[in-house]
Amino acid sequence: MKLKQRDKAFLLLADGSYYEGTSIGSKGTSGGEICFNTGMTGYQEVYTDPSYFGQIIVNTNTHIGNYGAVDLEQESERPKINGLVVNEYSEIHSRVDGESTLDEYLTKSGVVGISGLDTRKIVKHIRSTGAMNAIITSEIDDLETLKAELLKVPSMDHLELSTKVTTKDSYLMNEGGEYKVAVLDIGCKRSILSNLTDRGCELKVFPAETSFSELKAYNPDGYFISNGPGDPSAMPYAVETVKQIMSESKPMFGICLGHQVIALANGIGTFKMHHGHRGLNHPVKNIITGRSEVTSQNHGFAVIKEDVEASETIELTHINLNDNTVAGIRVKGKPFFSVQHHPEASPGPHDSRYLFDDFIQLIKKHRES
Ligand SMILES: NC(=O)CC[C@H](N)C(=O)O
Repeated sequence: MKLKQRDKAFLLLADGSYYEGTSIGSKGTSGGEICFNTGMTGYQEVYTDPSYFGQIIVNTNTHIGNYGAVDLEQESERPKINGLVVNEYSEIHSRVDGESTLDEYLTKSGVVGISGLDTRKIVKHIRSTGAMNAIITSEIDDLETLKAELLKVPSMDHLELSTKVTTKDSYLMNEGGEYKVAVLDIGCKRSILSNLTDRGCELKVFPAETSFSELKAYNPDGYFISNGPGDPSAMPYAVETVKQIMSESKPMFGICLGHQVIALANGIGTFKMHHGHRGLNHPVKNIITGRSEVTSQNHGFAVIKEDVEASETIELTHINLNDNTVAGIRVKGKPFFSVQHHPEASPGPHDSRYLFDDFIQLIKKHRES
């Protein structure tokens, strides 16, 4: 087998650090916030998770591409990342149902990538310096021109991105299911929806800017506020919708961005983390049950813990055991709860999937009341 001769590519970080490697995926120039994911598996699910929209991903797993690409493993209709940085792109993939190489898949999807970099060094750098923008190019070899391009990349701070990835029109899933759930799609992953349909829910998935009255007109048994990209403080429209949802007492569950929006709707602030949590082995403690869970995470913002502690209406339910950040909350006396981590995982461990069951239980209880 003849291996592909690859062109040069460059990665420039906003603090001036500069790396040379080889081009993978699409040719071109692409910028975004650089962040790293420590998961050993599931690269395709990560690249297609809408929460990563506008970001450049560094995979810490050293071999990427070795099991190819399969359309069924997408978390949305195509990759959402703005760029990819890997240590060693695997030219050969080995898997019975692999449909294409990762390189072909990225090229077809217009994702610009770079391979052959010391990703351990880059990750250590981001960990000490903090989140920042970066740019990858296979076409600009003049540093000054590349720096000028990098300056055009928007900062993730105060950036609203949900409206760029949400569904255009509302749609039904699992019609005739036992429980009706209205999903506010602010960047939803497919596996979250399938965890709900697997538990007997009929879903109506609505665009991010849908008003409460339109959600209510579906007459759901409960509401779900999805994960998604961008800064939660830049989406007052979703915060307003959640406030109105809370005027009813139907169960509501939120994941990640949805959790942050629910917090904001309850007067709790959010902040940009130093470099975020992205991986498949983040330990979380459920402080209600006392049990710990190993979780999948992907977030660069978080809820302010002091605000939760000072709140009269919000109760802390989960904490992150690595850094004590807020991992879950609920509204006292109401069937509203949310988590910062990803119970659907995909990829990742399934320890937290009970949260979907808890949501169904709340729906059942509310129906009986
Ligand atoms: N996975 C998510 O929903 C991410 C939420 C938000 N965009 C963050 O980075 O914190």
